[in-house]
Amino acid sequence: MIEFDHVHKHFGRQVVIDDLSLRIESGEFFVLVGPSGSGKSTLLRTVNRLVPVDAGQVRIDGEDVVTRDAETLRRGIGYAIQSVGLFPHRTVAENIATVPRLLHWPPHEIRARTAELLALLHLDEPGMGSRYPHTLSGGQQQRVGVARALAARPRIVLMDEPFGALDPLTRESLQASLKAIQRDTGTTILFVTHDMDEAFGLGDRVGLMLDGGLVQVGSPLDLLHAPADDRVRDFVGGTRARLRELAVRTVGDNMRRGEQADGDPVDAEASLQDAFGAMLTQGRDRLPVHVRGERVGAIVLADLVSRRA
Ligand SMILES: Nc1ncnc2c1ncn2[C@@H]1O[C@H](COP(=O)(O)OP(=O)(O)OP(=O)(O)O)[C@@H](O)[C@H]1O
Repeated sequence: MIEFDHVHKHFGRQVVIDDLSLRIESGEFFVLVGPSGSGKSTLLRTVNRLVPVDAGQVRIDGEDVVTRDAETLRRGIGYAIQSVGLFPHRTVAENIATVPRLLHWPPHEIRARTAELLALLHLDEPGMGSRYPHTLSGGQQQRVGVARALAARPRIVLMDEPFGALDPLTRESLQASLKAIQRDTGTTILFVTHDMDEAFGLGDRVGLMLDGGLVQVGSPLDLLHAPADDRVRDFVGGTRARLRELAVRTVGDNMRRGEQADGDPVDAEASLQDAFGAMLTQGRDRLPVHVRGERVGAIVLADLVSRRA
């Protein structure tokens, strides 16, 4: 659990975090979204003490982060950033193994974990582990950055635009991998992006940040359905407009076959726009799908949001 308790931060005369309080539950995927300069990265960096707060507290499992030794704290928290920051003179495998090595894991465990992460992040082509970062594409480098952040199975991972500057297909595939890893491991992830579709596709909850404060915190459906004010409405407007374009696609072609969901079912023949309407009405982000009265799968909000029309 991560708690921000009346956190303030200023740089010079500029207030960057303005009395912000927020609680992120263990195992939650929380996305901070907002325009450039709203203070998202600064807030994220208070968790691993890369940014000291001026007032208030940041607590992990009830413990104020300033009471912890900074190096030990950072070793226990995964951190992935857009610019990746891989060590150029270390191989991919050595980069991924950075924290397990610092923690003195036995070599065979480090090798096994590295191989597991290379596979999870689809980096398992032969010889990948012994390549150097400059021989990889930008997307591959970002995958290595994410693998490195996850390597020592930290309970908390901070991610600052880790998929920025990627083409949409690579980005969607990485988002799907990350979401699956997070679901399987129960890791708490605090993720920063300025892309609303990415936020809605990934977050259990999303916090919209403007001018150093949180304007609304809620599930993607809360923000889409009941925006707190005009600023939120403007910010989610593009996503809503794209969802309205889904009239020509059917639920059957976009559902997750075999998956379960609660709620009143939608028909496989219905349009995705109808499915979205039903989600809003029922207040659910996934619904069961029927074919002739039989449950065949589920339709999921995150899939509608991330689908490019
Ligand atoms: N070390 C620093 N010294 C001075 N000003 C800073 C520092 N770090 C951030 N700022 C300023 O604080 C404000 C918030 O920056 P921050 O990076 O947290 O925003 P952001 O929402 O993450 O934006 P972006 O998406 O562009 O990264 C900006 O105006 C930035 O210029």
